[in-house]
Amino acid sequence: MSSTTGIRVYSSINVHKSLERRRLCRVYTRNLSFGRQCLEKPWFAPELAIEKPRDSRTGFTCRNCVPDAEREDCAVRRKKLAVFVSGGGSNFRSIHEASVGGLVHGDVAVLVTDKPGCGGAEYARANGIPVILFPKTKSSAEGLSSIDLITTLRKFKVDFILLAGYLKLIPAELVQAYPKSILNIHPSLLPAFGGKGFYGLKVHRAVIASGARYSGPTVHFVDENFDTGRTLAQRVVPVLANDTAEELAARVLHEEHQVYVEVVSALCEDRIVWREDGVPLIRSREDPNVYT
Ligand SMILES: Nc1nc2c(c(=O)[nH]1)N[C@@H](CN(C=O)c1ccc(C(=O)N[C@@H](CCC(=O)O)C(=O)O)cc1)CN2
Ligand SMILES: NCC(=O)N[C@@H]1O[C@H](COP(=O)([O-])[O-])[C@@H](O)[C@H]1O
Repeated sequence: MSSTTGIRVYSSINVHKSLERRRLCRVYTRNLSFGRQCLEKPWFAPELAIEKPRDSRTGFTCRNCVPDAEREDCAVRRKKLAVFVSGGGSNFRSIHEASVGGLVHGDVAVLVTDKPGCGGAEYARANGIPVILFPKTKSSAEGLSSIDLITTLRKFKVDFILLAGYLKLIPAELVQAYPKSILNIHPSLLPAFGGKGFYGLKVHRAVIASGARYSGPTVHFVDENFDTGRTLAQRVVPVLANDTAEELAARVLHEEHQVYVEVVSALCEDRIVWREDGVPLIRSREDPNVYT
């Protein structure tokens, strides 16, 4: 009970079993001083967080598992995001719009770029999102060093880093500072057509030249090398016989906007789980027994 306001708040966490082991954590908050009725807030609580760090049935581990003794009310905390861009920023805009619109349970706390005049940076400024220049370059004294960037991201309490058309290699110290917490979107079906030199239209030209009949975006976790991190999600589009690189790029980009928002939504709702062999999966919001 809160002693300062006289409001009796008790959160009884009742775990209900239903729909084949589906678990909902219901947090009841009763505000007696204003006579309000019980506010029922059905929160999805990562089922693994209630039971134990590892589900014996699936073997999956939820990255955010917290023993229920530490978890006070099962609410999923709203996450803070840092987005890295180098260009137009359409993926960044999609994520920001999804955040403002309620599809993503998180906020873009800061925009990081190596190109301060790019479209993504302009959009951030127009929407009141702080812009940070990284990395420090020979020509500009403004950019941050890796250590200063990590310090700044900690000050913004950033939970996850999202690369969205960022063209510089993320240094190992940043990767290590944010384990299993940095995502990138790449415009091909990795591991094909990825790695150093594969960015922007160069990717789509290589796909067309290869004769591949399908392409599409890959969302993956970031490790120390270009495009070698664990794949989390992909979408497929056809490559047409007379496609130009620009036409294929536009078709892939449309899918990028969808899949990145879906993935970031899952990330912010603690619905990313890791299979025992190290493959990350997304747990369905509708049915916690379904993983993709
Ligand atoms: N540590 C990591 N850093 C980055 C990754 C990653 O997977 N791990 N992904 C890239 C994004 N990307 C592909 O998705 C990518 C971007 C850029 C390049 C590339 O060859 N860049 C050129 C420089 C281009 C420029 O500055 O204009 C290069 O390094 O020579 C490849 C892949 C983001 N960072
Ligand atoms: N290898 C990295 C790479 O090529 N990334 C690609 O850059 C574009 C950025 O567009 P956006 O700035 O409009 O989001 C996107 O197509 C993204 O997949």
